[in-house]
Amino acid sequence: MRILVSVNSVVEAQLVLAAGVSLIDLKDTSHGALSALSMSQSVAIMQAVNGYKKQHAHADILVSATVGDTAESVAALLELIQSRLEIGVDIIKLPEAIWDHPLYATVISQLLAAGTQMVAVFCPDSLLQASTLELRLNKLARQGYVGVMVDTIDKSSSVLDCVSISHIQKFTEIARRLQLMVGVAGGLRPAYLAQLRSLEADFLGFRSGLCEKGLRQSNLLAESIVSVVRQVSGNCCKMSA
Ligand SMILES: O=C[C@H](O)COP(=O)(O)O
Repeated sequence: MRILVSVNSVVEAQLVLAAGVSLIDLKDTSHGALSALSMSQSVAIMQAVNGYKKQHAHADILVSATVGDTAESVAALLELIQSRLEIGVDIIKLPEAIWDHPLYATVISQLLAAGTQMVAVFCPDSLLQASTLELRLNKLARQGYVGVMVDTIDKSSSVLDCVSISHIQKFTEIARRLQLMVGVAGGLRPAYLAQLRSLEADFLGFRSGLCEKGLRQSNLLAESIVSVVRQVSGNCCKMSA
């Protein structure tokens, strides 16, 4: 299982790399849930990641990026995605407001057909729609998404406050059956790890739970990151760099 940590600067990227985090998520953590990080910061972080990879030849590091909670237009979305792919980002994470919106269906299909690795992010509420969840996951698998994940939009609560662990379990089970890589995020705390392990997710995503005072706009705490990484062992990811 991988640990994903959302970072917004080179200093944060270096901190999580040193701690052994293998999924670096480029994100503007100052607002929204899946805000896009500026290109200047993204480029600088990619340089830091590439430098780290050169020094650690066997390091299995992947980089994901968010492109916003919504998009202004099809052209704007395409530009946001392509610019990140061009600097070497491995995986693009799309919010439900984008991947489930008919306006973006064609451009997303084209990107998937071209081999772009994309993860569809589900709102916790969508996991409660038992009658449609499997159909939706099926469709995403057929479309060629590399994975799916659940994450909160309202960052004041944890995903575990929004849905029961059995709903998340159902989500991870169906996704795994469909050979989709699956992740869980949203206000996760290190103390939740024991409970989350049973989900057999491919990755667990963290930000606020690893920050000072649990605030995602605050600094990441090195000791919390190291502790989480140490508790999680092995790699089981279907994504490729
Ligand atoms: O993708 C992971 C998220 O950045 C997690 O953020 P959060 O722990 O603040 O909800």
